[in-house]
Amino acid sequence: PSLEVEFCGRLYENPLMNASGVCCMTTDDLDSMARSRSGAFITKSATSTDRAGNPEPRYVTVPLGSINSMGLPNKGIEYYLNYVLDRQKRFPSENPPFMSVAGMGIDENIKLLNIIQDSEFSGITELNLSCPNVPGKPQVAYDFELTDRTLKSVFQFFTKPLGVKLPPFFDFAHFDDMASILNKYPLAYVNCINSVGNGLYIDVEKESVVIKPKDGFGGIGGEYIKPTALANVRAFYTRLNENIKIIGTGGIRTGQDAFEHLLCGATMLQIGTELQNEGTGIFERINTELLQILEQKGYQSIEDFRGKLHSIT
Ligand SMILES: CC(C)(C)CCc1c(C(=O)O)[nH]c(=O)[nH]c1=O
Repeated sequence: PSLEVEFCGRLYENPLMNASGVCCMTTDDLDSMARSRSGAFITKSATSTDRAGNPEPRYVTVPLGSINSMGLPNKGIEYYLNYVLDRQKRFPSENPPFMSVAGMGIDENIKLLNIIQDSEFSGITELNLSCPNVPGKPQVAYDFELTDRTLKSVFQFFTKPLGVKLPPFFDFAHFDDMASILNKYPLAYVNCINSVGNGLYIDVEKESVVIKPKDGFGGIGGEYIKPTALANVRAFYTRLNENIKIIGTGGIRTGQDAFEHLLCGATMLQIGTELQNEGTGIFERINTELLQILEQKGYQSIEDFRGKLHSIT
């Protein structure tokens, strides 16, 4: 069997890639992703200028996953754009890396996407809609009217392949409302999910939180969030028109986890927490485990089962 997938008109040797934020802050990180057995890779969400982000400790690995409040540290969009354009020139036959952007508001998102639109970048762009809004209002993706306005503005000028990174939703009315907004736009994909927001992890011995920012509140990743990630992948897969693909992110630690996301309808798969724990060798391991599952089940390709999760009749 083969793990080859077609995504946005390009062929990838396998569906695995890093989640934006992990193993993608520096050119060394990105080069290690390029050397790995991942099928693709993506930059850290970029802002207009470089950002130091929040004070440390700001990312902590915990037994069942991770908690983070990084605060969008990144080298700025020119740094990442230079990297991906250089790779495009040096390896013209390869798929370019994905570019991720996260403006601190709708105006910066428009500015960042105009920079990409006006560049030679021929790859796929991911717009992080978990980006913060004005203080006191929820993140963009939890403000449906603002999401609609943002996408309407973006598609006035952006003609390259664009996906959006979404936080988890938990209510069918929200799945329905968000899907009806997203279906209005020529999106290449939706990436479900970002970390589960504002969790709290406690060190009982110290009777303390474990990260410094926000009194210890941070995004949760890892095993904790797989059921929520799978549900969001399935909910959008069954609601969005078939031109909008799904990237599944959240709780992928084994070939089986990868298989579950594909069964729910994902086309590409992103790994964050477990990549942070294990390093880029994880891509070889999960590709091997996933291939074993296809062999055991007699599947020749992912197409044979993608999205074919059974309900109980
Ligand atoms: C949470 C934001 C800082 C608004 C965006 C960047 C981001 C971060 C981060 O940089 O803190 N962490 C995540 O788990 N997901 C994200 O999307």
